[in-house]
Amino acid sequence: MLKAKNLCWQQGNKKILDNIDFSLLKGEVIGLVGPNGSGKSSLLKVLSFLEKPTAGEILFQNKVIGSNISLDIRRKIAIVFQDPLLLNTTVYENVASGLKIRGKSKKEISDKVDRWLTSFGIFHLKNQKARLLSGGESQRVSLARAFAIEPDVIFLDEPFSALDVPTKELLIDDINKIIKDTNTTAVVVSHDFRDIFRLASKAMVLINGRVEAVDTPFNLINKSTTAEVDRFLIHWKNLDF
Ligand SMILES: Nc1ncnc2c1ncn2[C@@H]1O[C@H](COP(=O)(O)OP(=O)(O)OP(=O)(O)O)[C@@H](O)[C@H]1O
Repeated sequence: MLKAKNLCWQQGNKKILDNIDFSLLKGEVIGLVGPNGSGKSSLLKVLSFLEKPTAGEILFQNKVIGSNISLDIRRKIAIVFQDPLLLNTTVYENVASGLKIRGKSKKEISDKVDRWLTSFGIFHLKNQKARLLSGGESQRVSLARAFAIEPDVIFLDEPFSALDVPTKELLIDDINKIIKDTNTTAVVVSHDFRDIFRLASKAMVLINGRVEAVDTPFNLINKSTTAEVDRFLIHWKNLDF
């Protein structure tokens, strides 16, 4: 689905992403972890074509993506950030917005919005003003908006980090079910390795802009890799999963 070869991203003299090889299969969920400033958000931005790589190549659905990214490709990708970034209108209009841009019919928009509001457990908030929602409800709207366009790849950049633990736990349960039911292809960034354990089949450890390890979350916790990776994961290695 999505592949990157020798991907580099530099800003001024600073090498932020350094020779990254990345591969995401259809229906796969990859967790991206690493210390603060290791380049996780930057990698999502480059992989989702929000930033252009300074070197290397990205292939999307087996086609090399050049510097002119078509609207058609951009529209196959959705991103959810830590901050839900909702429009100052109703929940319905927020979830409908991506479908409207894509020229879907009124009936299709209405059916899809209802379906995704239901999946995310927020149908009762349909006519509520988005600015009156709690943090957890807002993030559910943001996720419903992203899933409603049925993207080929969805990038989740720390979507849970502003939520309290019970709110986050319930949301992860729902996302897990939705991802499995819809065979969603996703990359998820989280500071909490337990989130990665629950959501992803594979995890990638980024340190100083380099991929230091790729394995199942189970193996990363239970096996030793490099000293740097082990040091980063030590806290999680001492917990019971
Ligand atoms: N547009 C930019 N220009 C210059 N430097 C940048 C830019 N974007 C990111 N950086 C730098 O690149 C490095 C990686 O940042 P990035 O936000 O990708 O890390 P991260 O792993 O997502 O961090 P965190 O876990 O704290 O969110 C940081 O040192 C950051 O300051």
